[in-house]
Amino acid sequence: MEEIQREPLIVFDKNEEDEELQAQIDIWRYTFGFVEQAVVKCAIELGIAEAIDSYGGPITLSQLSSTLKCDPSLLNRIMRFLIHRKIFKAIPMSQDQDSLRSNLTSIATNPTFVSHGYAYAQTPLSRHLMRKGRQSMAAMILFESSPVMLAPWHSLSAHVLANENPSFEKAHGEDLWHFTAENLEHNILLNDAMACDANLTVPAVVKGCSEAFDGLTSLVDVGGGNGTAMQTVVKACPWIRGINFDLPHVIAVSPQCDGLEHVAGDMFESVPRADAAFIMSVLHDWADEECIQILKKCKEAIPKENGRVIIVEAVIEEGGKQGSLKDVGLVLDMIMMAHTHLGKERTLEEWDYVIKMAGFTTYSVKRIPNIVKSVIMAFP
Ligand SMILES: C[S@@+](CC[C@H](N)C(=O)[O-])C[C@H]1O[C@@H](n2cnc3c(N)ncnc32)[C@H](O)[C@@H]1O
Ligand SMILES: COc1ccc(-c2cc(=O)c3c(O)c(O)c(O)cc3o2)cc1
Repeated sequence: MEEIQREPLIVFDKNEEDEELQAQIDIWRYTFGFVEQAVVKCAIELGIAEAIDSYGGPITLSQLSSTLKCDPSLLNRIMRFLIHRKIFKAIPMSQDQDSLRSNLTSIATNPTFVSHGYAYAQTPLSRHLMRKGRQSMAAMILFESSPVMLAPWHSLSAHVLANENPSFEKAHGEDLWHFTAENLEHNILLNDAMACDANLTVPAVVKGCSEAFDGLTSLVDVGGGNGTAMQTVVKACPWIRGINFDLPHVIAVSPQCDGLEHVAGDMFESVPRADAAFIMSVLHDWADEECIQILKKCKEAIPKENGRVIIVEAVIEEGGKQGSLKDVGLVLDMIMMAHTHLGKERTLEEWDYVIKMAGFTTYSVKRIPNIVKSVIMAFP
């Protein structure tokens, strides 16, 4: 009888066996990673967090589905997933509440409506999904999960292979900034997204590096977006006159704010003069050459004596301790690869290069607790 050729069994030792089992679990994250962002986007679009917040306490499936005017059985599965991911929580209902519900649900007859014995409630994490409020990350999530911003990811390998057309241009025919200038809806989506990060980052910077703002009577935010960052600064430091400087299409949709002047222009041409320049999440969008150009324009805008450029960006620590903030920094670096032309998150050595090439004599670096960005102060 012909002997059956069997695949040689892969024989692991105990540690390798444990690693292999973990790998078989971990690979799911990379197979279906997009699902959690899509379901969270759905929760934001449905307004689940707002509905629970407005209800004022734990809300049952039938109450939530009628508030949202959506299918209770599908909503039940969405909430089951989000509760499992600890984005919302399930609160056991008291017996009398539960018996009342089981009477109600017996009318519905559908087994899906059988009383679950619990109601849904917010968590600190779900509050970040609400569209309003300083904690909101909703606009950033809707921006990053938008078809416009997802498309470039599909040509990332081609970009890496050829290092030619960056992914965003390959997907949309022009760079992010020109595309945004011609698409009002996307322009507002981008500015609102960046305001989420500014609301998270700037209060921490003002608190964690207050010396950066000492002695200033005026401060220009270069590439300041819709002015959210400068609004926070001038409210925290009322002695400072804030100038929010960005491209014309961005300034056109920027709200007025006391103590803040909006100025439209091109940072590669000139930057409005002020005692100091503030530049957050801009330099990482650009290659070294453009970075140096921008920093030189910032340097021209500030006094030689006591002037400073306050750079707020991630400083990538290669090696060192792993941590969630390092993960965010590396994720941002991938975002720069997909969304910009040669933009990147920089290590301290890479920051040293661009700052010195721009002609600054000295600089300081200060990590800010609990946020991914550091404050680099460059002195002419
Ligand atoms: C990633 S956003 C950062 C916005 C803001 N600094 C923040 O942290 O929320 C980059 C900003 O740079 C602006 N920008 C791009 N090119 C510019 C230019 N040539 N002159 C002025 N601003 C520019 C964009 O319009 C956008 O607002
Ligand atoms: C929750 O913590 C964070 C969320 C978002 C970001 C963030 C910072 C950026 O500077 C940034 C950016 O410049 C960009 O072009 C983008 O598409 C996303 C983005 O996200 C940081 C921390």
